[in-house]
Amino acid sequence: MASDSLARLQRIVGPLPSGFPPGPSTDVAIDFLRSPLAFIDSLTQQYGPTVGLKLGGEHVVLTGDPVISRQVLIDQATVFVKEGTAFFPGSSLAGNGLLVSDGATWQRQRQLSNPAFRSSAIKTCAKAMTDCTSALVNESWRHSGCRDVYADLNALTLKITTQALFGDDLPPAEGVKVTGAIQKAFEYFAGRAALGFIIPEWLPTPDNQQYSEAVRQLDSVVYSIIDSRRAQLAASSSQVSQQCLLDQLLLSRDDQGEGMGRRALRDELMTLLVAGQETSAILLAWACAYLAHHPEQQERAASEARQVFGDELQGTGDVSQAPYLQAVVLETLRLRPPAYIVGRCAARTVRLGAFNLPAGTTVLVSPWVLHRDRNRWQDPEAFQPERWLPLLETKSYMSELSGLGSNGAYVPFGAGPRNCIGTGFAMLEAVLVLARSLAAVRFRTVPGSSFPRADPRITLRPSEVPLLIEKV
Ligand code: HEM
Repeated sequence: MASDSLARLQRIVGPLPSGFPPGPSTDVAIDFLRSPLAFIDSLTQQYGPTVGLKLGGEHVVLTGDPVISRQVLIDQATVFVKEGTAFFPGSSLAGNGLLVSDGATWQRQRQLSNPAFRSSAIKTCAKAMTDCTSALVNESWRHSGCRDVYADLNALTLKITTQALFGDDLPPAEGVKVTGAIQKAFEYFAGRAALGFIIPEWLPTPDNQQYSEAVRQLDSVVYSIIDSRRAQLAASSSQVSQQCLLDQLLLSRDDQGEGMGRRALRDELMTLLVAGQETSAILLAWACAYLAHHPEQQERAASEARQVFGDELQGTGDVSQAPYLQAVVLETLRLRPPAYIVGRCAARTVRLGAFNLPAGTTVLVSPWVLHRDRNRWQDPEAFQPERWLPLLETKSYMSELSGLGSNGAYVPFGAGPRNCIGTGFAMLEAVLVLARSLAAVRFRTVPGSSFPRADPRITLRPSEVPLLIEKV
């Protein structure tokens, strides 16, 4: 974050600013942290879709209003910026990467990163997606039995993301080092995530010190991969076969012909790991849970997977012929959006709908609320992949994921200039992992169990997803 902007954007504390949205008069930080989803639901039921809150002494706005959300994310994106928003816990891990940077730094990094996420580039990751899933179904899911599917999918998406970023030709020792260091850093990151708003990262608590050590180890592995890859690219002829995202980032150039520096590259790689691995595991785990609880829909998805891809799905990057699997993914993202809140900060005093917000106001847009808006969704609490099919007949899923969707209330990947750069990657990965899994197994509920509980932190993760794996 640029220091001039930090000085400019103040937290809004003290008396309630005039023209602020209505909401509870007391500080609700504890209620919010204790049970975010139930609390968000009860707030919006009581005060409407846009609520003024006091969180840890700061006045912030929470909104699930489609029109206001659009204003924040798209129409007034230059006013509602990322700088100054709620402090991002884990900043030493993600550094100044795309997710948290803003202004000229963000713009340049986004421009340099975009080519790596074009659909032609992403298709080259399809093989890693299907190969890693084949390994899961042939090893951990080889026998029928009960598994925590969320844990398995976390390991799977870590493997896929690491291969997509660094290639599948890392020497085995390096691969083990990367995965080990990432797992360790993530463990602390997740553990302290909920407390991150309260205990800053620079306080020398034992937990923070262990976390810093894990990040330091990860840094040393990642820097050594960057350096050796850069040297390899420099030594090879002009025709390099670009296979991994790191190669694409290393070769990308801005308008002045300049590439990313070593630190910026490190920050982007970490950001892609942080932003892309866990969110995808969460999406897939919820999708498996929904399919287990809806056997008819599961059979329909499995039969489409068999028809379109056969049993092996060797490296295909084309999922356009699998509308039902796409619909399962879109519907899961509607009901359980991994990013259930996204934050912005008003860079200046601004009018938002009927309200006036002082400069520095944090605004939290909630996909969780938007995706349940009774005026925009029929039977919003029901899992109905079929609702997407008429739309997918005429449009690609990617067009539905730009903007706020065709009904103006669908933002699982955000919207506007700061939308998710990994949307195409995540969608391809989700469809291919589900298709490859359903070619080999069915997900069944454990007798007597109920639908997995959400354990929302920064993301809307499940606590665990125990399911019976049944070989087909
Ligand atoms: C199901 C999976 C995913 C979900 C639900 C998701 C969701 C989101 C959302 C909502 C945002 C916008 C945040 C905001 O407006 O503040 C975002 C941004 C971002 N995502 Fe994702 N994401 C997913 C997967 C991925 C993957 C696979 C990658 C990369 C490999 C990725 C990389 C990023 C990055 C770098 C940003 C910041 C973009 C920018 O500000 O320029 N995400 N993601």
